[in-house]
Amino acid sequence: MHPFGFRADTFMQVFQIEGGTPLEGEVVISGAKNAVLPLQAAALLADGKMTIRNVPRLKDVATLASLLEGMGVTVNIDKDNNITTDTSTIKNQVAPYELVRTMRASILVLGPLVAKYGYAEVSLPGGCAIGSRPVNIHLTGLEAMGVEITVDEGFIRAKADKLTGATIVMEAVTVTGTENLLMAAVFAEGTTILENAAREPEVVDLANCLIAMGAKISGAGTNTITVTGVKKLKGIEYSVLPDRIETGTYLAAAAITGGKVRCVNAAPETLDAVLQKFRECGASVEVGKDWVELDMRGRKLKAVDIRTEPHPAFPTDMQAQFMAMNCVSEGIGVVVETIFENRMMHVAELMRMGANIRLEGNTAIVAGMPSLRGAPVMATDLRASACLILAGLAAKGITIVDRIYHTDRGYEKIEEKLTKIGAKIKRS
Ligand SMILES: CC(=O)N[C@H]1[C@@H](OP(=O)(O)OP(=O)(O)OC[C@H]2O[C@@H](n3ccc(=O)[nH]c3=O)[C@H](O)[C@@H]2O)O[C@H](CO)[C@@H](O)[C@@H]1O
Ligand SMILES: C=C(OP(=O)(O)O)C(=O)O
Repeated sequence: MHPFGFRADTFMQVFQIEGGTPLEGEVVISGAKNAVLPLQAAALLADGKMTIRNVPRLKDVATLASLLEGMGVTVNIDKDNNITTDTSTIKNQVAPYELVRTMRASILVLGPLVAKYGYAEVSLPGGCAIGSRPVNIHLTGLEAMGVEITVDEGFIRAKADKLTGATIVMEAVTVTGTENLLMAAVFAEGTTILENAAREPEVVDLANCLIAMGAKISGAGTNTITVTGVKKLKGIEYSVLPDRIETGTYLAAAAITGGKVRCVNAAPETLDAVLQKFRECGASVEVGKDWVELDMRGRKLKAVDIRTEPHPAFPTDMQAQFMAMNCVSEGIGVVVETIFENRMMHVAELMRMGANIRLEGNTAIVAGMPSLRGAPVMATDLRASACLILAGLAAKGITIVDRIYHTDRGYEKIEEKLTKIGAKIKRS
């Protein structure tokens, strides 16, 4: 049985959605997928036990837990969404292909393993549906800290007697690259400066956790992060940042159906660019300390232009959801994807539902229509699946979304949360 109870036949499952109901109510936001995964990897750096709270019940979290267990690490997931990790039982530092290929973020164990144990063997993640996604910046950064890297038979082998602080200018902004190098740098002798660092809230969350474990880090959230090496880190209790992409997706569900949804346990300060776009779409958006509410009742959606960029600009992980909204908006919206070279696979599926989209490379020109029509569609990746669910919620008739194992990677109990706010959605 899967640690979070995912059924073995998940590859066969579909969502059946009957569209047309305005969604209204409250959604409790889970911990962020992209924050919890680096925290699980950071637990490898701790002496003793580490407890992570507010953990989302996601397939990716379970995959990383299995990866750690395969190394001999003791991992306990309790019913209150806490994960406790004990590294004292670790036996090897190997991340095998079978797990890494199902989740690219497995690469996050590379930095911590080589920094703490002097050795790591991690399968090369390879590409995925949204792009080729190389890890060259992770590897050159580690080499700059004195790690010997070889790539052979599909595996990255990393070795180091000790890591040495270095100034590393990352040639592109990379989120997991920044996280990997940050985790390696905590044990590097002297000072490491990470230039052109990613500024995503999940990087800041990781840095805050490492600082609480005893690391010396400044500048997280800016493009220069400075790390002064320490000898050891202690295990602590740490609560995961709320998921900004999950929040944005439920707000999009309110917007696209003409409803009103309040997301609670959220972190609105991580969503500035997204909330600004919702307002540009014509939505009323209100924000509190840990909640955000979007009201679209009696308003008309307006198409918006989107250009994805690293944080604090508009996130690529919300591009597909806004594409769905543009399909049923007034006017024309131009969506430009600049982060991943192949993140437009949902366009063809939206067109099967009657959307009017012209795709030119990584630019989609979307002419809004009064409505979409339900159809069988196939999810190609996590956010494409969210896009198609949103389109189905707004469409006339029935939509069947296939390959929803992508959805389970990143949305905890999505059908329960949507049903609670009035959606007609069933998993079968
Ligand atoms: C688990 C996690 O946090 N995933 C997020 C993370 O992915 P991830 O960290 O994999 O994405 P990156 O920020 O690394 O990728 C950004 C761009 O840099 C390129 N690149 C990256 C590394 C490298 O060594 N060489 C290189 O060329 C990638 O191919 C891509 O074109 O950030 C993405 C961009 O915000 C998000 O969409 C993902 O949800
Ligand atoms: C692309 C994503 O995730 P990952 O990097 O885990 O594939 C995402 O969360 O949209």
